[in-house]
Parts: sequence; C-alpha cells; structure tokens
Amino acid sequence: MKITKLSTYRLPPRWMFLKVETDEGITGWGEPVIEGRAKTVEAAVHELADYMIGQDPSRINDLWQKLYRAGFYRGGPILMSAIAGIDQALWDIKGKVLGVPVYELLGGLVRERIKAYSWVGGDRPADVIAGMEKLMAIGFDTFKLNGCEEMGLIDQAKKIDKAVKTVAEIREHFGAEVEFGLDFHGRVAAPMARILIKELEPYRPLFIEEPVLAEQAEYYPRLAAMTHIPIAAGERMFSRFDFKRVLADGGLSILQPDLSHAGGITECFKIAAMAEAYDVGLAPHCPLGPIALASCLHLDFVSHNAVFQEQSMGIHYNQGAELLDYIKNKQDFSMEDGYFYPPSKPGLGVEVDEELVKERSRHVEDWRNPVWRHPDGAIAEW
Ligand SMILES: O=C(O)C(=O)C[C@@H](O)[C@H](O)CO
Ligand SMILES: [Mg+2]
Repeated sequence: MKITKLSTYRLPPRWMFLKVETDEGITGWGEPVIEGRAKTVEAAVHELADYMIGQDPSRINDLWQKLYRAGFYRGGPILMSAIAGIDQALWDIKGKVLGVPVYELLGGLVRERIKAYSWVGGDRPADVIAGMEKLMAIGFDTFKLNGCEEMGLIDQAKKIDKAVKTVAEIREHFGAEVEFGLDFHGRVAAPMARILIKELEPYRPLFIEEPVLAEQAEYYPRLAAMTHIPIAAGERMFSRFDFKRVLADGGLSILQPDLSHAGGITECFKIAAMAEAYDVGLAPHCPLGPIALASCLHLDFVSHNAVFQEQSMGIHYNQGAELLDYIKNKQDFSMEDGYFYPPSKPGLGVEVDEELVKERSRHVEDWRNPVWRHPDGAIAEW
C-alpha cells in the first residue's frame, strides 16, 4: 500500500481535518490544527506531505521519526500539530486495514469507560451554576471553567475576590455533588497564582490548570509545594522532550497533552507512559473536533493513568459548528452518565461526512482568539 494524497479542510468553528488517501482506496482522517493558526498548520502539513507521498502508511513509527527529525528543525506547536494530524490518519488507516479499533493495536482496553468533563462559563466565567445544572441533567458531574478573567502581574484584591466568589457559589449550590477544574488559562503570573491558589483551596477544585504559562514551568514545583490542589498542564507542550522536563522537575499531578498538538497518538502514547512512571495522571486536552476526541479516547482506553477526558460539546469556542456535526456515526460518541465508552469501529472509529466537510470548508472564517488588554492598555493573556 502507498500514500497517494493528503487533503486538508479548514472548517468552522476553528478546526482542520486531514484526509490521507492510499492506492488501495483506504483513507485515514486526522485533525491537525493550532486554534487560530489553522493556515500555518495547513502549510506545514503540505510541506511534510513531501515525505509521505509514495510511502507505506503502515510504517507509522518510521514516518513519524522522519517527519520529526528529517527537517533539522523540530518541535513547537505548528510542526507537532501537523505531525499529530498525519499520525492520527496513519493509525486510522492501520486500524481499517486490520479491521480493529486503534486501541486494540496499542494493547487493548485497560478500562470499560472513561469519565468525561465539560466546560461551563465561557471566556469570562458566568452563569456557571445554570451551565452545570443543564449538563448534570444529561449525566455530567465533572466540569471545567476559567479560573479568572484578565489578571495583572500584580493585581487587586477585588480581582481575586471576584474569582473566588464564582467558585464559592458553585460549592454553596452543589456541595460535593460536582467536581470542577479551574483553568487559569495562562492568564495569571506566579505572584498572583500563589494568592489565587491559596484563596481557592477551601473550595476544593479538582485541579488547577495552567496556573502559570508553560514557558514558566519552573514555577510548577514551587506552586505545588505550597498547595495540596493537584496542578495540571500540558496543552502548550508539544513532545516527550517538553514533558520530560516537567515530569523530572515535579509539580504536575496531571498531564494534559493535546492529541492534535503533541505529535499525535504515537507521541502521546509515550508521554502517557512517562507520566505513569511518575504517578502523574493523564487527562488529554481536547477543545477540538471529533477526530481529535477519538484519538484521545483510544489513548485513554490503553493508559492506566488516564483520569478524565475533556470534550467540546457546548464549549464556548464552538460557534458555527458543534462536536459531532461533521460525522455520520454520532451514536458512537454516545455519553452515558458522564462517561465515554470505547469506540468500536476499525481505526479511529470516526465516519466523516466528507460531502459536508467539503461543502463547509468552501467558506470558512479564519478563527482568531480575542486580543485582551488590561485597563492600562497593556496586552493581557487571554
Ligand atoms: O480547553 C482548554 O483547556 C483550553 O485552555 C482551551 C484553549 O486551549 C483554547 O482552545 C485555545 O484556543
Ligand atoms: Mg486549558
């Protein structure tokens, strides 16, 4: 079998699908994208296609190493997202050729289901109680919300109070009936992170995510030393080499590699095993589409240390399309009592509605995240 063509489709809300075709009619789908830089990743995919055309798709490891190492420069969000989507499509092809779900190729199930969590509250946490109640009605009891809005390097007590008030209301309303992660989203710098974490402790968040930016990862062990709340990060780390440093330095209790940013299934399978050696949980980051989510689920079902799975149903970023809009087998992503169950179809188990993908990709807005500024006009982390 030989790879014959790579086609990319940028799609609302802010996703990109990749179709890899072969000379035997079997195709694989991937989801390479960096949110807000879809065109850049698209260019990277088509540059890397030069290494792919005419190659045997079954040699995933060799192709991965070639894509990663052959161009001299490596790593980072763009190249690793391009590799991620290609890798997902290669696993999809392999599973379809052999007639088994990808998790069977990775050693089979370690669990029967995986806990899902859902976003509430949007960019500026609001209406979180109503959002949680709505999702609890369909079985969710685990959520994530932004921990705060813009936060200056040194900021006012009232900004802290506003963040704490939102969380206090959740506990006041639901008691211990819900679990929630607080995503600081990289908006907070170390000085304020210390204060905010301390003031949030009494409300027992399930984890605190990106308490500081990934480029400030040296603070993770220092923050972990001052709190018992598990610290999570990983969506802005892109390879084993990024993750080995934070694992060796300690501080993270949960790794959140993104299967569409960190080199795909091949790379994240290794990252998951590295985390397990440190007793660190795996909770793949996934605010994206169905192919990314399916890739996460296959990893969750073979990783002993997988703890819960993010998914984008109803997420505030999904303007213009929803998680399952582009796939035919929506029932295969059924959620029961807040859990996902193993995909059953060969490959990634995603049946892409190709006609709809082609139609929707003809007129696609180029999504950008908002640019925030502090009251003094300085750029704020979004
Ligand atoms: O889902 C998360 O944890 C996020 O922090 C969302 C963020 O990654 C946006 O997708 C960036 O555009
Ligand atoms: Mg996040």
